[in-house]
Amino acid sequence: MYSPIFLRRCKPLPDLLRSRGLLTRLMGGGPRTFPGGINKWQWKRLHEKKAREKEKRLLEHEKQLYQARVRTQIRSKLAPQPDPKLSPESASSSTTPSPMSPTAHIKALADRFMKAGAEDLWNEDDGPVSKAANERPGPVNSRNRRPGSINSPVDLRGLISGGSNSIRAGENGWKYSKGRNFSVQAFQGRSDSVRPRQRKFRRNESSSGDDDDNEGDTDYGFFNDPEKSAKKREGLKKDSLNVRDYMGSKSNRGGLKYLSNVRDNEDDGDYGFFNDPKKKLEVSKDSRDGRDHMRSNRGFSDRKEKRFWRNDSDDDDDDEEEEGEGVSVKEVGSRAALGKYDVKVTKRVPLKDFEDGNDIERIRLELQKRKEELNETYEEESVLSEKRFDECGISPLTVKALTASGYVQMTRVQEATLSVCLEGKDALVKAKTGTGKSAAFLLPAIEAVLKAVSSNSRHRVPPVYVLILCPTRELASQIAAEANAMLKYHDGIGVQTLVGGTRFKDDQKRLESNPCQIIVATPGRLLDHIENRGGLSVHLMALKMLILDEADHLLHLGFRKDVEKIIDCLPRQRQSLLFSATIPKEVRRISQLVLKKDHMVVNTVGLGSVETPVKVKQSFLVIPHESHFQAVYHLLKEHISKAPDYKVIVFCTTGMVTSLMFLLLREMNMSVREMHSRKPQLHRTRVSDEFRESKRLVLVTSDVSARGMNYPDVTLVIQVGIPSDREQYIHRLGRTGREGKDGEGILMLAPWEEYFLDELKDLPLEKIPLPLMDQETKHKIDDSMSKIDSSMKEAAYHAWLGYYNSIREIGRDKTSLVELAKQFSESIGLQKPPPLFRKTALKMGLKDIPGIRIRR
Ligand SMILES: Nc1ncnc2c1ncn2[C@@H]1O[C@H](COP(=O)(O)OP(=O)(O)OP(=O)(O)O)[C@@H](O)[C@H]1O
Repeated sequence: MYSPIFLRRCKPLPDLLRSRGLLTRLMGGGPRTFPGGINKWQWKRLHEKKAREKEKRLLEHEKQLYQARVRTQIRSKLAPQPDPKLSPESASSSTTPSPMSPTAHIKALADRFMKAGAEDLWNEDDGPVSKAANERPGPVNSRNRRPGSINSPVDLRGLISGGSNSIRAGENGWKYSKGRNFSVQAFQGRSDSVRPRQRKFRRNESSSGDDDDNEGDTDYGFFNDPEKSAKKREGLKKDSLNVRDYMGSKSNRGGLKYLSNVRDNEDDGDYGFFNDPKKKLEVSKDSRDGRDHMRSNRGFSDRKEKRFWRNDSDDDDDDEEEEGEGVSVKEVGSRAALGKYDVKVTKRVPLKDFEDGNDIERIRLELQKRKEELNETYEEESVLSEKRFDECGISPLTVKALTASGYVQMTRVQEATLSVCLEGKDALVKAKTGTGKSAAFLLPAIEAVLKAVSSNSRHRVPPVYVLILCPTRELASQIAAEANAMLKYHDGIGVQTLVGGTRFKDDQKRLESNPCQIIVATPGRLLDHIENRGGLSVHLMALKMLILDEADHLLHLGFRKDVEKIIDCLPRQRQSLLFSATIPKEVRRISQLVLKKDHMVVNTVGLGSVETPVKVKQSFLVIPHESHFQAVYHLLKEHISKAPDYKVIVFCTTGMVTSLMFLLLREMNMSVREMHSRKPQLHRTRVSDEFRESKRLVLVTSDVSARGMNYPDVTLVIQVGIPSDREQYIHRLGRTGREGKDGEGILMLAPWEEYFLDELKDLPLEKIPLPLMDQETKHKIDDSMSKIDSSMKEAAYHAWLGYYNSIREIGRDKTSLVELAKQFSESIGLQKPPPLFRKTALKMGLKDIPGIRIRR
């Protein structure tokens, strides 16, 4: 072991140790390589790839089952009606429920997708619906449930009635909510509550190591392998027991209440729902409208009959049927069997009517309809909870500071996360934009520091206890400012930011002269400090808590490598918290590398609720590129005339296009500021502060302002051109309608960009008609554009081309993209598209594309 004195004297030692893999071990980490010499991230990706392949296989299998079902339906239509003169025995078989009608089938699928926790089954973010088309059709069934659905056997509709119990209160848009509609789910690894016979599978399962967790999301290969199948079913059951229902009921009011006894749930089997007499009532009601296949066990009491219907049974299946109470849903799933309708003599009917994709469309519509029904319930969704900060066991000095800042009541996300975080659990938290996530992670962070400080442990260097990572410099400053406000009455606890755009040496001086316990940093600069002998690694050795704000962004492409490296240098014995308003599935998977296995998932975006603030009016406008500048001007003028205290953000695709838009609007005498990554940090900070404080101002910006920035009372957000993805659209839009207030968002697309609307089809966007733009304004715009320096326009052209060329989903071949870029260049007044450097053209894959000019 290395003595602390030795470590202090030897400054570059951490790098030396790290290079030999010793630092990680000193900090509690294990080996950093995996079989084959790959690192853990590569290892993880390898397994992700395997899981994807498995998923593909399963989908294929499900497709086959679906087709089998369709054939069954066709045969059932063609089958002869039961003869009343038949013997009683044969007559009884005629009471066996008939196979589902296509409509019932669609309803069943929609039901399945609307189950709590089933968002993983068919998330709109997860890609084209054709995937969902391959879902194994049929009712909910412990066998055909995909793992994503396992977490919530709870019937959503039953829960909502309690969850919508909200009342209006307070000013400026905040409302109190009595009901809760957020969910807290635990990922607790193995449950002890399995029966001995089932344990044999569990042992196998655990032997496969870490990757099992991942399989929970993606391994659907169990249809092919009986043993795996049994294992998987067991896993499903186990996981379903871990759900902690946190949806609002009257008994939940005034405090968090989990269904803490997991075994209680177990008694219900996978479907606690069926044991509730009220729900049983619903069962019979539903069965009248054709959904009996989901909920009724009518016709399945006879063992013989079961066998008759099943074609894929095995012994284990029988065991599970006996375990279940009330309904046996499994047999229903086996209706893919042909049963008595398997009369091969019957002429087959063409399948095209069933397979032309109409079914998918109908499923989508049904799903949409139900979501809308749910949204109506959530309409009165509130941001504030009833709980006050002084009731939640945090330091009185923090409460005092919060009160001084005007925070008395907690927001729902704060209420939902605080107890989880104070318990020391890792958590993945999703809550809508502007709902107070920053305070939700800062409060436990401060508590962690207070606890660590009071533990009196001696450190040879001032320790950093909390590290907060976020994607932009302005956001880091904003979080640090909020933390400082909360620490107002805590003497001796400091916060520092480490962000790019400042001198590295200055950072070091600050760290030395003002030791701090909390660091808020952007990944690049933090990594510089860790890698460039900044000595920060040693300070981080005592780290207690890691927080990733905008976690999905930080774990996505641009940042991921840096974040991985940073995490590798942190002690493993820490609490990790991930926060964002959007958590796509792939991020959820990768998040498991940061989070412990038994982490909690807190989601305050009500199930079935839209991911955007309900009070923000969203619309889109389709207009050719050449009119975009004029249309923006027009929309701004119109908005200003309606909202005298306007505060507008205009998002552009890139920094240079932002600059161009800014210059143009300035030429048109608008009160406007610009903000993007090409501006010096001093300018960015000044503009950010100014915009935060002001009214009657337009901020033209790139995505540097898209996430986390809290500019109060923004009245309108305009997005010009497609955002990089759906998540970015949500975050940009989220700059308005914060804290439950009203807001408005307009997305402006060129006709060929309309495809992007598909990504947003579950959001309430309305099309607005083309504005009536007069010739006089057009001349003014052209005139102003002609005054802008052509070097700026050339840079904007290059940036435009680079941006759209980088979006893979764009579905355009390079030649037509270059043609569109040409149109853009004309719209900004360039005679011809400016040339590209050969190297750039090569890098962009555009070198030999017609229309691309290469610089000599
Ligand atoms: N308990 C509270 N009471 C009153 N105001 C609050 C409370 N919590 C947060 N706020 C205010 O709500 C606003 C939004 O908070 P915050 O910036 O943390 O939202 P967010 O959820 O992190 O948004 P984003 O997803 O955009 O990052 C801020 O102005 C903050 O001061």
